[in-house]
Amino acid sequence: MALIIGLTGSIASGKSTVSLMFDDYQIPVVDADKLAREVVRPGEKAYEKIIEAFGQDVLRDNQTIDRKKLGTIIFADEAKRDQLNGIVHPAVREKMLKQRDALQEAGATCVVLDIPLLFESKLTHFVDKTLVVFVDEEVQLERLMKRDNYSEEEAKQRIAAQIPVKKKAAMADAVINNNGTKYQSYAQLEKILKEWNAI
Ligand SMILES: CC(C)(COP(=O)(O)OP(=O)(O)OC[C@H]1O[C@@H](n2cnc3c(N)ncnc32)[C@H](O)[C@@H]1O)[C@@H](O)C(=O)NCCC(=O)NCCS
Ligand SMILES: Nc1ncnc2c1ncn2[C@@H]1O[C@H](COP(=O)(O)OP(=O)(O)OP(=O)(O)O)[C@@H](O)[C@H]1O
Repeated sequence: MALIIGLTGSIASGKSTVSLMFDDYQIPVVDADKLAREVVRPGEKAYEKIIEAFGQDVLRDNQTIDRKKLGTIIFADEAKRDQLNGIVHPAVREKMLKQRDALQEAGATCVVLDIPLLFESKLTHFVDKTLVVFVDEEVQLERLMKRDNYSEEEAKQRIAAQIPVKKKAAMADAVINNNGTKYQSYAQLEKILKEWNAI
């Protein structure tokens, strides 16, 4: 049986940055954010349901979902966020488990599931170990505003839509403190993977 690691954190804490590091150990990563983009492509069931729920206004001229517009709507309104989650999450979960099982069948001894909402959606039973990428809130806010060009208000709204990363760190099997350099995070990851006999 493969070791299944649930990689999580909070928005802009550095999950994608850390998830790239698994490449160096040939450990495959299943990326929930990527799957969430795939399942809302035109023609997919979730795409039709989003239009039914949110209207044609959330479409761009080329008929794809306007992610910025949809984000502005759902991060300002918890009920709308729950509605979108109810449409997108089941499809993401199905794809994620299929990929996890296929990787195991192909002989992977360790598989990472990169799931931003691992704790919020109570999906820890999908994984053997939980790994949280932690940053202080000031660093998180600064990196988020810089990466996505959000105003302070927009960034704070997005941070508030998730369990605070400090709380997630307290629930995790292991934590990477990503306040420092990427290299320092890399060294922490290597130590954890050795402790878990994953490398
Ligand atoms: C609202 C959407 C269209 C915004 O798209 P956008 O391209 O701007 O952001 P992206 O998808 O890259 O998400 C960035 C980050 O936002 C956070 N986030 C996204 N959706 C949510 C949510 N429903 N609740 C809390 N945080 C969220 C995550 O930390 C994620 O890593 C998109 O995030 C979405 O469809 N969200 C619902 C599906 C979802 O929960 N995805 C995240 C994990 S499966
Ligand atoms: N140790 C670090 N030092 C400096 N910048 C960093 C570090 N780690 C990540 N960053 C930067 O911070 C931003 C957020 O990181 P990243 O995109 O990896 O976060 P994430 O948790 O995957 O975000 P999301 O939840 O939105 O998917 C990016 O611009 C990234 O380049």
